[in-house]
Amino acid sequence: MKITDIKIGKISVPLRTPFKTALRTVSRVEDIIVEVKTDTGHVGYGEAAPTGVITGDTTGAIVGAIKDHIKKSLVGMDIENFEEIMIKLNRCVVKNNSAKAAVDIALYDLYGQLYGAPLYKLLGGYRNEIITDITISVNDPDEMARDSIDAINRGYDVLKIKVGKDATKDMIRMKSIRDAVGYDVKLRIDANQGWKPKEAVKLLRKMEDAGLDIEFVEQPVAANDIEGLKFVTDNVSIPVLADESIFSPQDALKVLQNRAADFINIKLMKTGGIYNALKICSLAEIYDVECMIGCMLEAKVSVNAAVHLACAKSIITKIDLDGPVLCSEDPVVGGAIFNERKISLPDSQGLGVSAIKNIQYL
Ligand SMILES: C[C@H](N)C(=O)N[C@H](CCC(=O)O)C(=O)O
Ligand SMILES: [Mg+2]
Repeated sequence: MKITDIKIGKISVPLRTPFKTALRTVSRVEDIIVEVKTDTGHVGYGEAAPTGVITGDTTGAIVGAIKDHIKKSLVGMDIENFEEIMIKLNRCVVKNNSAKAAVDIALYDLYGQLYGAPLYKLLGGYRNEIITDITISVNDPDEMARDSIDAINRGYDVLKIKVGKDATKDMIRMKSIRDAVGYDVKLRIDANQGWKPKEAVKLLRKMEDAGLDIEFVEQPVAANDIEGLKFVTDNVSIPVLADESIFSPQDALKVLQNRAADFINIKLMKTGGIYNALKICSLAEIYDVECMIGCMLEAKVSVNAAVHLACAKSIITKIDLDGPVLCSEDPVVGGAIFNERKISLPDSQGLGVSAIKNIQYL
């Protein structure tokens, strides 16, 4: 099964409501799609999310990296030589992790097709169903409380609340959400780097004292402030999850060695795909640190790949794969079945995607 071409396109999928974090506001998923073609007629599908404020990867940069570097390096290679392909993909250009993720996902899709098995089974096959949380955008406290009730009415029992825009208001936000939803619902919070270390400790202690029962806090401080992250981890009881601080396996090792966080959030757009995500899983296993699998604002092609990884690995115990359920349409035929919080995998080969609707080829 030799790679003959890599085609690039775009999809534009509307969100049910605008997605708002401390870093950005978005109303559509505008992602890059790749189709890796082979001489046997098999096609591998992948997706990249241009999340410039987090990864530095813009639409133009993703397209350029694939056209100018990745495609030239991979065309002609045989999927049977998978390790060699992965080494080439990771070395042909530095950084550009979202572009690499899109192609890595498509290549793993082909790998599964080559051996006639669903990818999650080839990677470990731990389970075939997972439960995701859903994200509540950062807004005024009353609106967030209403959105939380709506999410519960859709069947969600774990809410990931976006905070980090203003510490004083964040306390009011969390109080009004906890008052509205009661104590049967798990609340995790994501500050998306919005606080300073001392401010984070002060606020999180207040949340502890107020009995808000926060499951964990995600990325309280700036991505590159590992000392600040450790300061928060060491000084509050609420567990801390590192997101933007960890892209590569090397980043993960640094956080693990310094005990700078309690958990790791793995996202394929940060790691450059499944190949490096598996290395982070192995490191986390060695340090006995559980992982969350997350996503950017992504449609079902790349989130489907993350579902396969999550179903393969037992070290992934927390799931934030709500990209597709935040969208009002699903452009993907096949792949994981999203029934609100319940995500299940059919036994189709590879990643199981048979087509993607409304691709605008570039
Ligand atoms: C969509 C997912 N639940 C999420 O919240 N991801 C964010 C980043 C999303 C983005 O800005 O595209 C995160 O975990 O920080
Ligand atoms: Mg996050």
